[in-house]
Amino acid sequence: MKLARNILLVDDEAAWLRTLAVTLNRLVPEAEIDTCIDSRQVQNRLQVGDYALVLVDLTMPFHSGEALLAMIRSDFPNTRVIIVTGVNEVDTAVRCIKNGAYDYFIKTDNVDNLARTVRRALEVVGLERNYLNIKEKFLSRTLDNPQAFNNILTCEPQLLDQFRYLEAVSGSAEPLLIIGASGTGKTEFAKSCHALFSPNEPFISIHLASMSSEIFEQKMCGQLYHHHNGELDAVAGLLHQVGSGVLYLNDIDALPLDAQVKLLTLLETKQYYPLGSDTAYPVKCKFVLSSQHDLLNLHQAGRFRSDLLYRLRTHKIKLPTLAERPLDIAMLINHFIVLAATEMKLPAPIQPTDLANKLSSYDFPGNLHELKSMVFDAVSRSDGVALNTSAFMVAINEHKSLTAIPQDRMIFPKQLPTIAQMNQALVDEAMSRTANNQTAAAQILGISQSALSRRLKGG
Ligand SMILES: Nc1ncnc2c1ncn2[C@@H]1O[C@H](COP(=O)(O)OP(=O)(O)OP(=O)(O)O)[C@@H](O)[C@H]1O
Repeated sequence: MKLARNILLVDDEAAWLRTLAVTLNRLVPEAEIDTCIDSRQVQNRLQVGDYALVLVDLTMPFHSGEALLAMIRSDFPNTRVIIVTGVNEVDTAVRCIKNGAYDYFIKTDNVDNLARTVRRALEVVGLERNYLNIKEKFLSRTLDNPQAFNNILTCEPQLLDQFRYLEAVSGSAEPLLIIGASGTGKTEFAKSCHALFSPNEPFISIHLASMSSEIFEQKMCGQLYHHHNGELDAVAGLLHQVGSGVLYLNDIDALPLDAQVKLLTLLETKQYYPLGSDTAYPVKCKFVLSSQHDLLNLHQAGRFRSDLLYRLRTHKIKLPTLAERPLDIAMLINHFIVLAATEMKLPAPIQPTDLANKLSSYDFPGNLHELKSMVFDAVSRSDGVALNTSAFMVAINEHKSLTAIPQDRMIFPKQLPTIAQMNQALVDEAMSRTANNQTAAAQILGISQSALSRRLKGG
């Protein structure tokens, strides 16, 4: 389900209806606005158009706004109503609120207030609809669009659950946050989200690491250049290019704080102004964001804004490392063998049966990037029959020697002991190892027996 956007304006005064439509088009450009001048047609219009919001005048011939409110609340419970009223009808408007209207608006009020209320109402309807949709989809165990996950091979139950979750939330207008170390498949999940959300619209990916706030704004919103001769040049931003597609923002954790404010504003207002222009354009795309780190930790370290953090927590997928999905290793090796052999135009070598098992203790710091390049390297070195495993063995052995704790290295507790405590512990250990033989213990400790004896007496 996409953004809740459709609004029906109902009023018997044609001039007012036109003004209101123009004003809302300008202030809430993401909305799609229709008008209805005859209160008798409202029910039919609601049956054929999926309206999220209806703005009704209170006093009209045939059906009053109050009567329409009652009809809409009972027949179209997922549609919200805002009452539009004259100053002398405020009492009735308040009664309408008690009867389920979302809000009321006095015709002489500031239109900015109306725009804010309309946008909030659209958001509420969108969230309600998404919630119902997500609940329904997540509770069914099957996938509606398994082909959207064709590029993600897995038999790990935790990832299969993430497929169902992604399918359930992919239609939501809220951003999707994907957290995982490098090479855990974040980009593949973002592409699957695109395949589910808007396969015929663009997918655009951009890296945000260390991008200044100015560059971020320019890249996202584009820029209008005013020349001295009055001519204009426009450079389209990503929000324009992506349209209703998916904009994948990589490494949101590395976006500087001042650029984070700009992103938050885009997510909240759902509109943007190209640099050098004062015309607002609607943000229609779905945002998918990736982070290699937990954003709460970054926030605690003062590197991530709390308001953006809360905004991004609505839909979140956390991807496991490759070491946490041992069931997939053999299948992924075969998959990458086929990819490598096709790319290098070589016969596909066969994976040795014990390879995946040997790799199960390796922790793949580079995750799938690493496994993929190992397999590509191995295929290029293979004889066309069996996969050359030397690259894997080198990695496993290097890893062992890096992670092995040298035999003679001391390991200290987190809180270091004092010198006195260390001395005491050494003496106790030497006495224990020598069954309280002071001569032998002194020898181990490299001190004289009398010095040891003094220490034992606490001297
Ligand atoms: N489950 C999977 N099945 C098959 N190939 C996969 C799978 N997951 C990822 N890959 C492949 O592994 C490589 C790394 O995946 P991807 O680029 O999605 O990781 P990432 O988390 O986005 O990495 P980075 O943080 O570096 O951007 C890609 O070549 C991708 O096609």
